[in-house]
Amino acid sequence: MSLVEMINVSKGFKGINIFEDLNITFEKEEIYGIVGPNGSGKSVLFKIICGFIFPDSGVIKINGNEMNLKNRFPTNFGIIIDRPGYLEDKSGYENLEYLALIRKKIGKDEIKTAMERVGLDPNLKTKVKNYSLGMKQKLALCQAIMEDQDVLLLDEPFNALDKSSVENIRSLLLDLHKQNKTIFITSHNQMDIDLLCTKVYEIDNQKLKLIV
Ligand SMILES: Nc1ncnc2c1ncn2[C@@H]1O[C@H](COP(=O)(O)OP(=O)(O)OP(=O)(O)O)[C@@H](O)[C@H]1O
Repeated sequence: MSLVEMINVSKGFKGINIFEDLNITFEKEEIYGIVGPNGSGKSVLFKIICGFIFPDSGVIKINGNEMNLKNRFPTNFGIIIDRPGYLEDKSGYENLEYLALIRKKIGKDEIKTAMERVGLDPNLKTKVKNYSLGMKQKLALCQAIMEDQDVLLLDEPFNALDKSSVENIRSLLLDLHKQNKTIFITSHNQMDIDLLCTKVYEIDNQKLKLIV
């Protein structure tokens, strides 16, 4: 069964179409790259897939189940879209601990392990308001992966990361792919796309065109 099916999906804002009659399926266990110019609709696509916004028309199915108001947010998705809201006066660890309470799936050890995997020190007491941009990006990555999510929707996951952090996160994503995760990434860096993605779609004329 396909992971994501988008059937005749259209979405626009204020009369401007972003997607028109999009028909596409995404399968499990791929690393999908979504590319396209600024404003072409990459983030909007991710927001539709994870139920943050609804299309104007069309149907989205996740693992065969149609999304609707009652069945909206797919479980087991790890997501980075826009900058997540944090409790600015708490440390990174405290923020993740708070987020982990929502699903109660993981405890302290898993949070600490995930922080180390993305290159954050779990014992660091620095408040998130004093984090650098790169540290905030690692925190966002951490919340996306820490519950062993099956599907990752990562909008610009390499933003603000230094060279060695980029390499670390690339190898983390390749490891997760080996563990049968499905990953969607957007990036304006062609090297990230070339090194990681098993399939690449470009947003072209309100549709997705397979280019690799
Ligand atoms: N909530 C909204 N209200 C109005 N317009 C929106 C909204 N969300 C997105 N848009 C518009 O939809 C278009 C696509 O936006 P989106 O953020 O998906 O682009 P993108 O491809 O991710 O761009 P970038 O490469 O700059 O990140 C843009 O023109 C944007 O202004």
